Order: sequence, then C-alpha cells, then structure tokens
Amino acid sequence: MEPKLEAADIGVIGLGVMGKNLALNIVDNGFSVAAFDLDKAKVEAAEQQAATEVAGRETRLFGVESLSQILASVKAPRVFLLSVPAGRAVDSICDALIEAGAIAEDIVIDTGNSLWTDTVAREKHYQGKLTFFSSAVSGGEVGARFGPSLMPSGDKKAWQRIEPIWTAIAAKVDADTGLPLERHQPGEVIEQGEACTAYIGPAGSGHYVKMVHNGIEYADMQLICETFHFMQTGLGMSTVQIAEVFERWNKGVLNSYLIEISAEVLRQVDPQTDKPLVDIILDKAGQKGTGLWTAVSSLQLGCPASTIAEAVYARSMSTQKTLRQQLATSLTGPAIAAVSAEEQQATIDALEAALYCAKVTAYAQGFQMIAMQAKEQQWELDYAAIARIWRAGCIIRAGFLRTISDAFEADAGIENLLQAEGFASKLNELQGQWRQVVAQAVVKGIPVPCISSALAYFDSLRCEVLPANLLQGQRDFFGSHTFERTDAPKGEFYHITWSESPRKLVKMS
Ligand SMILES: NC(=O)C1=CN([C@@H]2O[C@H](COP(=O)(O)OP(=O)(O)OC[C@H]3O[C@@H](n4cnc5c(N)ncnc54)[C@H](OP(=O)(O)O)[C@@H]3O)[C@@H](O)[C@H]2O)C=CC1
Ligand SMILES: O=C(CO)[C@H](O)[C@H](O)COP(=O)(O)O
Repeated sequence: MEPKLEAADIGVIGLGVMGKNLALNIVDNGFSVAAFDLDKAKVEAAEQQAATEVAGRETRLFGVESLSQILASVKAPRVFLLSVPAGRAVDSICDALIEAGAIAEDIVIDTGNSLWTDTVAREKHYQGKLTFFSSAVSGGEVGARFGPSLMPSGDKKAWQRIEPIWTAIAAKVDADTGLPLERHQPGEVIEQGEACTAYIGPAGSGHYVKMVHNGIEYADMQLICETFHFMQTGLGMSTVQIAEVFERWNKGVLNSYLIEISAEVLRQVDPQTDKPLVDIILDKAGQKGTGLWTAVSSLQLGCPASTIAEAVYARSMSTQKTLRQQLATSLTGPAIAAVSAEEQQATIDALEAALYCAKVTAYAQGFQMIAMQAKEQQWELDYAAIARIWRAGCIIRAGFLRTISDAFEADAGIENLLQAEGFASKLNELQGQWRQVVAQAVVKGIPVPCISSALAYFDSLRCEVLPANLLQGQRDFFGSHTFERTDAPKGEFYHITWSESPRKLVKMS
C-alpha cells in the first residue's frame, strides 16, 4: 500500500461493519478517504470494494499502514473519523495520533457508541492536543453505507468543518412528506431533501441523544417481540401468519423499520432445517450496554423510563435460560384455550393499538430524559430537530416521528409527549384495547413486561393523586423523614411524633 501524501479529505480509522461502510458512503459522495485498520486485510478489502463496486469510478479510497501514514495522507485542517469499539480503543488511537504528530487543530470524530460522560471527559482531556469531536451514528451496516442518522456534538468550529461531508452522507427525507428518500446502490447520491443530521449541542450531548435513541430502540424491539409472543402462544398463529400481520401493521400507524424487518425475520427459513429461522434462533438476547446506560441514567435523573428499563430487564431475563428451563416444568400457569377466528382478529387489532400506545410511552420517556439531562447540563437542544433527524437512516425510524417533530414545533416547551394533543387523544381513544391486551395476557399467563409497564406509566401519569402520600407517611413513621402538606406552601416540611402519646404535628424548619 503506497500512501498518497496530502491527498484525502478525511481519514477513516477502524474499518469494521460501520467504518468501512461510512468510508464507502463518503467516497460515493465525492470525497476522498485515507483508510486504516489494525487488520491489514480489512484495509485491503475496503480498497478493493471502493475500486471495483462502481464501474469507471475514479478510486477515492486508499489504504494506509499506520497512524503516521494517515496523518500524512489527509489535507489540513485534518479530519479523522474513528469507528472502533467504545472504551479504551478510542483513547489508544487518540494517544497514538498525538504521538505520531497530531496537532490541536486536527479533528478526531468518535462515531462509536461511547458513553456520553467519556465524551465530555475526552473533549477536556485532549484540549490543546487535538480537537476531540463526537458524532453518534445510527443505521447499522446499511445505514452507514447508504445514509445514516448522524448526531454530532462538540466544538462548533469543528462542526462547520465537517458539516459538508456529514450533510452529504446522511440519510435524506422528502421535505414535504417527511418520508425517507432511499438509495440502495453503490455510487448513487441523493442531493435533494432534508439531511438526517443536525448539530446537537456541546460535547456529550450527541452521545446522550444516541444513548436514549438506543434505549427507545430496546423498548421498540421488545414491544414488537411481546406482540409476536402473544400471537404465537396466545392465538396459536404461525410465524408466516404473524409476518403477514406485521406487514399489514407496517402500512398503518406502526409504519417503521423495526416492524418491517421483524416481518422479514419471521419469513426467513433456516437453510439447514427448512424450519422458520426464528424457531431455531436461541432465545438469549445480547446487549452491548447502551440500553442499560439509558435505564441507569433515567434512575439517576429521577425520570421514569419504565418501558425502556423493562426492555433491558427482558433481555436479562432471556439470558437466564437454564433457570427458565428448570422452572418451566415446576411453575404452573393457566391453560391457554383456543380462540375463534373473530376473537383472533379482535385480539390482533387490540395488539396493534397496544403496541402503538406503548411505543408512544417509550418515546415520551426518552424525550423527557433528554430534556431533563439537557437542563442539568445546561445544553440548549432542539427536540423537533432531534425527532427530524430520526425520521430516516436510524434503527427507530418510523412514520410517527413526524408527529413528534410537529408536537415540539407547536410547543418546544412540552415536558412530556403525552401532553401533546395528537398523542393524548390517540392514547385516550386506544386505551381500551391496550387494557384488553394486558388483561388477556395476565389471564393467559403470557409475559408482556413492556406493554404492561407502559400502561402503568400511562395510568400513573393520569393519576392526580398517587399513593406516595402513604409512602411519605411510612417514611416519616420509621425515619422521621418528614412530609409536605397539601394545605401548606411547597417546601414546608412536617413531622408527626409517632412514638409519643398523644402524637403531635411538628413544623420543621
Ligand atoms: N454495528 C452497528 O450496527 C453499530 C455500531 N455502532 C458503534 O460503532 C462502533 C464500531 O462498530 P462496528 O463497526 O460494529 O464494530 P467492528 O468490531 O465491526 O469494527 C471495529 C473495527 O475497529 C478496529 N479497531 C479496533 N481497535 C482499533 C485500533 N486501536 N486502531 C484501529 N482499528 C481498530 C477493529 O479491528 P479488529 O477487528 O482487528 O480489532 C474493527 O475492524 C462501535 O462503537 C459500535 O458500538 C454504532 C451504530 C451501529
Ligand atoms: O447503535 C446501534 C443501532 O442504533 C447498534 O446496533 C447497537 O450496538 C445495538 O445495541 P445492542 O447490541 O445492545 O442491541
């Protein structure tokens, strides 16, 4: 590999699933790329693909053998895109770049799923040595190749420098319809439409937004899985019949990438056994941490995100396979009776309504978390823009993100999406079917942790008075923790002298 010094518009470091495809996407859009990976074979594969996949195209991707070579191969002011596993690899590359001669003006963009607090720390740590910038990416392999959703944050000058590349490679949506303008072929470019990227805010904010995106992704996926499980075990439907239901749902309010791919997965036959692939896939879910980080952050913020947290627990529960296998024989549940065709259809309709309502709660929880964190960190975020850049390219892209961006455009100050008229009226209308699904699941003994916790979230938000009054009484009883009164100003605290007789009310200072 002969480095072409001072030639490339950008250097890409890490040519795995995401890095290679982002590099090829950048090339499609007319920019030149110097590419590096620890694994030489990956560099050669990327070079080969860039050189051959579009007939007659001038090659704009060339590989380099070291970080020193990549530094020598990118036009100043230099920009480097990192696509490596979150954690130590990010720091080891930054440190090695500095040792190899990187300077403060060089921009290093971390596109991995890094923990947002690490990003905040890195921006500070590398100040004066290089410009550490971050841009979370969503869209998986195909998104990276043909148009991801990009969530950049950090130094504004760095953003001005990279914006043209980001705008070019991001997914696009039609400005009038809000629908994705998709491309599927190497070499294809979409210049019109709105790009699914927008400067999010100061360092860490983009990774926080991406983390919550993934939390919503966990919830969305688990909710779909619960409807699948209900149809399979409660309604006795085959995987192909359920795929047909998902295909129908994808044409309605549930229109989304995750519904679309769920239907495809259900239609897939295992090449080895000719059985539905889903029946062969072991029911133990993996996770890399972003959903868990979202759940932890919600607890730290005191922002209820129970639908998201239940989705993380559902993955953990799935991994307890041996325990479940043992208990499946000793813990009994109700027998599930066969249902009539009419009952089956009514239940499928109710499941569609329940899935829609529960999905809205996951987005409401996610957006409220982002707003609460923004307040704590003093980030000024544009929530409508965040919803807009999720309309295409990312894993949670869905028709209804337009309703979310419309809601924030109408009132940027809403605290929770359930305050938006469009969502409130829809959930009010559909809640009967949502309740029916949860009730039937309980009667039949089918676990629906996310759908049911979402309903509890909805019902809690509807409750003007929650039993936290009794709870405060309990706390005061055993620990003199005090309570506020409904008939006194907020911030005044009272205590009952529980162990005295007669008990007295004491106003605390
Ligand atoms: N896959 C996905 O759908 C998405 C992934 N992400 C995030 O993007 C990042 C990359 O993910 P993905 O592409 O899937 O991961 P991969 O494991 O496929 O790719 C990572 C690449 O980085 C290389 N690498 C690791 N350390 C170094 C280093 N020190 N110097 C140079 N190269 C290095 C690896 O090489 P080697 O294999 O030889 O170690 C590998 O080729 C992760 O943070 C991930 O969380 C974000 C959105 C979606
Ligand atoms: O960021 C992503 C999509 O938006 C990745 O696909 C994510 O890594 C998937 O997470 P997990 O492995 O925990 O399911």
